[in-house]
Amino acid sequence: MSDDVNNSATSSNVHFDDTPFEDVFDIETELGSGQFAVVRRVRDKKTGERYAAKFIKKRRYATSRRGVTRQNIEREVRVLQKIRGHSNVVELHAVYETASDVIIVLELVSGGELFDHVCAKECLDEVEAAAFIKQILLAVRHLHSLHIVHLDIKPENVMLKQRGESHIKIIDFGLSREIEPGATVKDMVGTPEFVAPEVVNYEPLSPATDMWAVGVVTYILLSGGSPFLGDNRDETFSNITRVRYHFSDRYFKNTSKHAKDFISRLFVRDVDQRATVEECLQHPWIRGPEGNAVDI
Ligand SMILES: COc1cc(-c2ccc3ncc(-c4cccc([C@@H](O)NCCN(C)C)c4)n3n2)ccc1O
Repeated sequence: MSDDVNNSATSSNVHFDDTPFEDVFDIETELGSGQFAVVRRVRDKKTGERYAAKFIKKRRYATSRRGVTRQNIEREVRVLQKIRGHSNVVELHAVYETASDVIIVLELVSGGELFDHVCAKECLDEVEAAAFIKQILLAVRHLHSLHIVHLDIKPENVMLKQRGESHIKIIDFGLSREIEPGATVKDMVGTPEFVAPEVVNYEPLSPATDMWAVGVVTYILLSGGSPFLGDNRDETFSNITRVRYHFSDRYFKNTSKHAKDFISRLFVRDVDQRATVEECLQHPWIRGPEGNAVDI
């Protein structure tokens, strides 16, 4: 294990297991890949337990554009460490490092992406959609209570724990930031059709930035369409900054007033007027017809 691992472990309180990864796990199959990361299913040689291992390619030189910086890797690991213990958030198991990669070992989530579940049905009925959104809100409340903002909430980053079940897990925290109250953080991050006006305008980010994305996910779950998506990135950004969306009769004719009001309370340009996660959890569409309290 290279020396810098020990230094980084002390500098950022990120614990890297010194045992060589290949001594502990067998690599089974690739689950998916992104620009600088590959997710593989792995199996603990001693216990037989299976996990998802995210192999993140380290940036080798400061001037390189390939790989992920140590600062960003350690930020993601710190976030994963802080948010452990919530049933709707993927659980961190361990962290390893090789010469070329940092390997984040996580609980295996095997029910597939919510995105695929929605596509298979084109759109969901309101009861199922509200149940999914409530779980996303419970996960977001957990993050926001720890002053963490996800910044990339979208159906592809929400997975079903098991096939045929409705228990969801938010899995990807690669863009998440720790934002203390009063701190000013500006960054052009996220996926265009899900970002809030403050992201497009390079204005301060906050927990409200996640709430806008929850509104987009809700709109998609209920209609199969994306509220602000344009023919190109500029048109999408223009629709977002002008809060230009509508509930077309084609997709929303049979949608309840509560559901449309829930979405409308999130598509608010002024972050101080946008519904918070607590307000969303208390909204009639989430509490349900009998007014049952949310899961506390
Ligand atoms: C913590 O960061 C991540 C976790 C995971 C993760 C965690 C547990 C887990 N169990 C199964 C899977 C899995 C299964 C199939 C495909 C993928 C992944 O490559 N695509 C997931 C969505 N993508 C847009 C992040 C991941 N995962 N993925 C994926 C990407 C991450 O950036």
